[in-house]
Amino acid sequence: MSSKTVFRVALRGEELLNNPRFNKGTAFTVTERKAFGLTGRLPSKVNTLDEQCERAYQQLQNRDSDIRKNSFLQSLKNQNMVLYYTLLTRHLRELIPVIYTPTEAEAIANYSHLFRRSEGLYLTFPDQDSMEQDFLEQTKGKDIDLIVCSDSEAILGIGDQGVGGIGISSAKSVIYSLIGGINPAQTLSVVLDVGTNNEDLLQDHLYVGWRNKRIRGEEYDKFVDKFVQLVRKYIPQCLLHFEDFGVTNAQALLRRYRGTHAVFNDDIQGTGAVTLSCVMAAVGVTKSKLSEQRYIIYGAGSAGLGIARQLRDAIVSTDSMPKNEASALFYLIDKHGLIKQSLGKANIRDDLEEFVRPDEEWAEVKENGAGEIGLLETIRKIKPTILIGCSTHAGAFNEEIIKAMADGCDRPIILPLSNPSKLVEVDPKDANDWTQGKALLATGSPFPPAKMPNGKDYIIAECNNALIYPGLGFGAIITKSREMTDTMIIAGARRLASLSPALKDPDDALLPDFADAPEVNFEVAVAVAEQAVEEGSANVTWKKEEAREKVRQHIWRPIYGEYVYDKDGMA
Ligand SMILES: NC(=O)C1=CN([C@@H]2O[C@H](COP(=O)(O)OP(=O)(O)OC[C@H]3O[C@@H](n4cnc5c(N)ncnc54)[C@H](O)[C@@H]3O)[C@@H](O)[C@H]2O)C=CC1
Ligand SMILES: CC(=O)C(=O)O
Ligand SMILES: [Mg+2]
Repeated sequence: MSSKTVFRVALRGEELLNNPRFNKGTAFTVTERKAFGLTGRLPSKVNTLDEQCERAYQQLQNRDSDIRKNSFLQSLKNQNMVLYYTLLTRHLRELIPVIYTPTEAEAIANYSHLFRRSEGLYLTFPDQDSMEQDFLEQTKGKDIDLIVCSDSEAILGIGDQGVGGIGISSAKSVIYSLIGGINPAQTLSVVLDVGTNNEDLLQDHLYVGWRNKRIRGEEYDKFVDKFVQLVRKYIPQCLLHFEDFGVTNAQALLRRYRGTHAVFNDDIQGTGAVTLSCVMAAVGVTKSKLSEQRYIIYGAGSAGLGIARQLRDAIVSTDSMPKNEASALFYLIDKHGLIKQSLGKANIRDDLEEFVRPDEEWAEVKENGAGEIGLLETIRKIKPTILIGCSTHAGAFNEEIIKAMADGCDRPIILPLSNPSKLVEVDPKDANDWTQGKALLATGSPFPPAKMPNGKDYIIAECNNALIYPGLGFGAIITKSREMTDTMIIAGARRLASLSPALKDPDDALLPDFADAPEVNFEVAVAVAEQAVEEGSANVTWKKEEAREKVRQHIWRPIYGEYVYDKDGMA
């Protein structure tokens, strides 16, 4: 869209001012004000977008806490979409933490108390008879490219948040538009309200969701299936993004639908991809190969297993190592300690099977009172080169753990990825200090730089799936791929790794800065599109060489168009 783009718009007066997609507020021109019945509804001054942005930024600064800034931005989004995205684009680095992790976690946890206005599509279990109608109300006549949905069971690291999970669907959609360039008018955020097991919410008389225990089993599967089949029937070309489901459902839904629709689980695949990029950059610094590492993954849920599989698959394809040998490089630790045979079926999910350690390997190692092998014992025995945290266990990587990592190798790669910031397994500043600057670090939420022993700043890369999923999604959407294949994801991860600042300067950040996320995701989208065309996943007639131009042409940017009144125009 350029500033000269002309839109034929059917809305007038209040209706136009109340529609965030078309509202320009004081930026409506004199001609538009006359044509749309706005002259008496606005103060006389016509502002530029720059002036509106300056004013909005000042108003934002007057909010004295991040959660109040989050609420302000939420209101702005509901008033004027172009202004909202322009403001975010101009202050990207500063405002991403306000609209995403960590602040969005607080907004979601307080959803019912902060509630002012609905957003997106609420599909509630007892209302399932009207699901088709409810779905069509919000999708009919719209050219939806992307649906982000959550059932809110595992929101960031803060667990079950019931209907408040609409906040993560919305935040992830915003990131798609802001960083990935997907037109926000072509996205839909959905919450599947199947109840909640969060007692605080169930006891809260202001809770706005369905006050019922979480539905499980067949009833749950049927409800979700009804939704997925509506997506397949009415919007077969759209990408369906699953966010923050509980681990069992997350894995099962991905397995069930990935062969028949372009579905994507961000916590499994997005996190796997960004972590692969980060680890590729880190082993570039240590001048070693992926297959030469020993990996501990602390927290074997959606993210942990997604990361293990993604790294393992990359080892197989990059270093030509057989799959079973590559799997054997991984040591997964969960609530019951190291995942080894003797934990038994009751404590090991089926999907972890390929990473279960044999008991004999640990015969000499001292177990704790509960018969478990802990993180410290595992580190001491295997001397890992890489430690990844996705456990929600704040502070789990204490000084003893970090020092044990540094005892076992020269440059330990330590990635405490749990969100929000307060749940991080170790503050990166501490990990840096305890290893005298030797650790190569990245976190899931933003952290300030640490000081190297030579006094220089060490930038803590943000290893968050938001650095890659917008590009992965855009690449799949633009190629109309009916499946998001593993090879498309790996192509995106490789491209991201190739942009690592640490490749040029080993003391620099492992991943690009979030301020550069739009350019980075453009590259990721191009790589994914090229791969989709090359491997035949794409449903387009253009060639791989055209991918860059196609992505460029389709990127949405927040710019006001010129409006002409037309009673049959857009509404
Ligand atoms: N940086 C990023 O891009 C991402 C970060 N995450 C973060 O990772 C964390 C986990 O997310 P999910 O995998 O979606 O949740 P999940 O609930 O699927 O997995 C968490 C796992 O950690 C285990 N765990 C809990 N306490 C533990 C302890 N004391 N010791 C060892 N294991 C323990 C749980 O049993 C579970 O298996 C969250 O904080 C989330 O915000 C998740 C996705 C992306
Ligand atoms: C980043 C993300 O997806 C999470 O923390 O769940
Ligand atoms: Mg998530």
